Amino acid sequence: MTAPLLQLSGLGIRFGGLVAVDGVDLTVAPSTITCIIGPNGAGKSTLFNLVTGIYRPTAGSVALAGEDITGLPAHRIATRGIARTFQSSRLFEDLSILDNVIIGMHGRSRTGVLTALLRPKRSRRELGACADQAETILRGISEELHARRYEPAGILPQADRRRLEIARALASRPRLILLDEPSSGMDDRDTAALMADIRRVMADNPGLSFLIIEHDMRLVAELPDSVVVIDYGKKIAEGAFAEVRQLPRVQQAYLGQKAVEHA
Ligand SMILES: Nc1ncnc2c1ncn2[C@@H]1O[C@H](COP(=O)(O)OP(=O)(O)OP(=O)(O)O)[C@@H](O)[C@H]1O
Repeated sequence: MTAPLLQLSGLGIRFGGLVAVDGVDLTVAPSTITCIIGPNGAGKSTLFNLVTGIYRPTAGSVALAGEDITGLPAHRIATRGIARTFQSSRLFEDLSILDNVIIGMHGRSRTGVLTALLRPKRSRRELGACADQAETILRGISEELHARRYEPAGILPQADRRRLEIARALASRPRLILLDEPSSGMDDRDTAALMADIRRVMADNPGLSFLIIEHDMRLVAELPDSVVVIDYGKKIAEGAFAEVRQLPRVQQAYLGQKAVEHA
């Protein structure tokens, strides 16, 4: 049997007295989309921070394609094949759209400052190859973004920023991409386009999987192969959205949130 792409076993972290993520087991197979849902403050972003090495877990383990990556620093986890986007946009606003994608390749590039100084020809060659690959990635995501590749990223509307962030994540040639609320701030049309983008990227990159934190229930109902529900740091349900949403403990978690919002 082949190892799962991502396997979390009893994963947890404690901040002082608060257990933000509490013994989460989760398996992600290759070529799949998993959505993580749950009320505000449930621990979803913290879970991403544990998987990507921003935080060191205080319990449990993270394995990528059968290799233990628990506690590795974020840059090493990124080079092993996990890329992510954040809730708030983290583009380099003044750099061109194309340069923002090229930056996503830095973990793979062998050209450092020393190489650039001592072997300028080699570093120019490598940069040229990076630009070519970045163009291909951009075109794969959106012909329109590709056509505008020399314009600064800062002028892009929200939906294109998200697209560019996914292109930048793809540039590191990941096996798994984590998206943190990719549809936030989008209308129905943009959300539908985002889902189409993700499906196209998966078709173009066999084996690639997505783990997506999402609040937009239209996306959660349509896009993923499976849904994981987190509440108070614990996994409380997992499965197809149509089934998971019927579970009393899931409805209770969301009702609890509504009660807090209306208080
Ligand atoms: N560095 C930290 N130090 C202390 N507490 C933290 C830290 N990071 C997160 N927490 C706490 O952990 C809990 C989970 O937060 P987290 O941001 O992971 O929730 P979330 O499910 O992503 O919420 P949202 O949907 O609002 O983004 C919260 O109570 C939060 O205050």
